[in-house]
Amino acid sequence: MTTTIATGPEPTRPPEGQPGSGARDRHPLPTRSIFDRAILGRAAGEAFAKLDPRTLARNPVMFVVEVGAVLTTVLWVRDVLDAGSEPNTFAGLVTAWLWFTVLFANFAEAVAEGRGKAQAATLRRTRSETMARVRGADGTIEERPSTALVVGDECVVTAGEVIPGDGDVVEGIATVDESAITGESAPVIRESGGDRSAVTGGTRVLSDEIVVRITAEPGATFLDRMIALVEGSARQKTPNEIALSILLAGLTLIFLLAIVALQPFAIYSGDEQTLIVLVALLVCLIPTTIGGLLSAIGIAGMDRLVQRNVLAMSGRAVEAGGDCSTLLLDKTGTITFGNRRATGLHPAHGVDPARLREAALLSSLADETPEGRSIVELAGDDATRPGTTGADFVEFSASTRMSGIDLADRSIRKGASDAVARWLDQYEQRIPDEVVTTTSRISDDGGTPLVVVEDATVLGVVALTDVVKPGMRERFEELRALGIRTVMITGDNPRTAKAIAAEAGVDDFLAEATPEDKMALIREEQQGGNLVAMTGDGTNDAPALAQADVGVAMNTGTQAAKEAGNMVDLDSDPTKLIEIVQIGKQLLITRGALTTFSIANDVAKYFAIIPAMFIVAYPQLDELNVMGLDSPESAILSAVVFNALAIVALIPLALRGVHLQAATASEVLRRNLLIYGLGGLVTPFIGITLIDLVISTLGIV
Ligand SMILES: Nc1ncnc2c1ncn2[C@@H]1O[C@H](COP(=O)(O)OP(=O)(O)OP(=O)(O)O)[C@@H](O)[C@H]1O
Ligand SMILES: [K+]
Ligand SMILES: [Mg+2]
Repeated sequence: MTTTIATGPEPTRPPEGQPGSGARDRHPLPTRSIFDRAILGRAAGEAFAKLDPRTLARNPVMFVVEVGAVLTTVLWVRDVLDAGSEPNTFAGLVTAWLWFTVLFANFAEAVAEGRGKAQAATLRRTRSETMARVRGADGTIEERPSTALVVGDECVVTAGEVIPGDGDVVEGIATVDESAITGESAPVIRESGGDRSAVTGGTRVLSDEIVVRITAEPGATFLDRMIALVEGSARQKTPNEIALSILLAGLTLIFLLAIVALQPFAIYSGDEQTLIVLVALLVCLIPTTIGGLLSAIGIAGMDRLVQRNVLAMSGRAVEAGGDCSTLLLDKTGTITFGNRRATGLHPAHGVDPARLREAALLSSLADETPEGRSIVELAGDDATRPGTTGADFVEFSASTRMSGIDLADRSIRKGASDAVARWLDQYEQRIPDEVVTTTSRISDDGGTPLVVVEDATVLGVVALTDVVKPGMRERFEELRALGIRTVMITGDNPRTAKAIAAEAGVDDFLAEATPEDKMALIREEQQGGNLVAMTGDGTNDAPALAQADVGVAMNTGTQAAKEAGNMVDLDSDPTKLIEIVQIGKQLLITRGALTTFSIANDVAKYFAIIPAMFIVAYPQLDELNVMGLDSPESAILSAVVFNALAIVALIPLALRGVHLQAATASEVLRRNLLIYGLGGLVTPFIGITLIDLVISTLGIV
């Protein structure tokens, strides 16, 4: 029988990491509709600024349209200045609509960027300069502006003060108000030693005092990165986007050559075409719809993630999110709150409870992990604190899974059962069965047992408890419905892992995993052709977060984890992957749908315009003039107008994304080909006929 000789305080639950829906209501940044009036107004101005050919050259399709517009403008102006000829309305209108085409595309991009730019402005105001109190090697304090801090500086921050820069807490524990970054107003606990040591510059210490070792140069802090990110200045094209851009540029080149080759043929048939008509024809045939909306689609996807409090450092990761099939999650601090605390001491048979208490205390005196400190709190009684002069402390590491102390006459260790069993091997001893029963009982309740051993003698068990974040089960079910398998990976023992896995409702778990095991598991999944997502918070998760296709670090985690991943979830909600997957899928499908539509559209326009152009030379072509367009000029003008309006009409779809239904990839593909392919073929016929009707009725050209 084992008896519990002490019960520690109930684990206090830090307020961070509440999963679920709250994200949108407590966003740090003023959220507005993507089609907010102010944003639209500013975007209209920016559409003109974006006409700068140096910016536009990055988009080959739109660049060609701009060059065409410049050309027709020159021709038209020359015509107007030439007193001898009539002002050419047709040329003027075509020219105007070519400019509109470019402006509409620029406008779409500017609207997509709008919300982020507004939010970046808000964040900039948060980034205030503070005075930092830097502690020297001799303990003296020197005041220095936060902008003059260097990596490695140790700053003392007391209640009420703003943390001067990003860093890790190296001493102390404090509550911190991180609402400037996360929008969550309840304070969070930050402490040295564990996976909750990272602090962000610009947040405020509410209680106590901590020493922060600076890890980021001023100008390269989390807040700076966040600003660059929401503003889109750090945005790079993803491999998919680059591939699509190359395809679009190729199509543009092919049509350019086709149009150039058309003229000799036209001259031969006695129907030489004007340069204006050739430019108009070219613009109608090249994929202007997707060319104009492509970057807006990507920017809007990133923006949708920001609205859900996820900062994606790479667009590639956002796309991978749409295709990932496995999610690996760390246990402590990710699925659970991560403040594992000692709640009980269970002496082994025949061991004096006071002896276990002393050993537990001794082995934790220099253990700076939250677990270690909670043991000191539980077992500590200053009156009985034994002397430790000349002792060697053994720090906890994720690979040894043990910590302890080497005294002159004896060595004490505490750690995971399997680690302690290995320790006992050197004495050819085993953990007694009744102690194994105790550890099993603790584990089966989801607690973490630490076995305490003095040389060859097992003294008993320390029980650590942690709390599973609420709402996990339902959210993991949603992930399952999306076809994503969830696997919990933990350094903890299999029994604890099993209990927590069952409570949280994950599909599978891997226990006693070292950081290398976590990474190896990801590699293995990736070799099977799967895209893998990983969520974690600890420094020991960093290699795995870096290896994963989508690495989501909890904002509560360490700097190392946040730097290794390619996304940070400000809400520290491990199930946020649901939103990440949906937004990724939506991005991929939206881009596919609009590409299909755009190309189908161009094919249809080809049939609309070519007959109209050559009707004079070949009257029999009139039979091909299925739309019965009024005149060659009105046909061509109508096509140009339709081409420009198609971009405007599709801006809402590009920015909001297509409606997402739970469906298999092939169903989605089939539906897209049907709606956007057929739609793309049919709408030009209807649209151009209607515009032609208006133009001819009004007698414009
Ligand atoms: N301070 C400590 N001293 C001794 N042993 C510890 C200490 N903290 C944890 N352990 C043991 O080491 C194991 C691994 O802990 P660690 O925090 O590295 O797990 P992990 O790999 O991050 O997994 P997870 O966070 O999912 O639980 C724990 O399950 C526990 O048995
Ligand atoms: K086009
Ligand atoms: Mg961990």
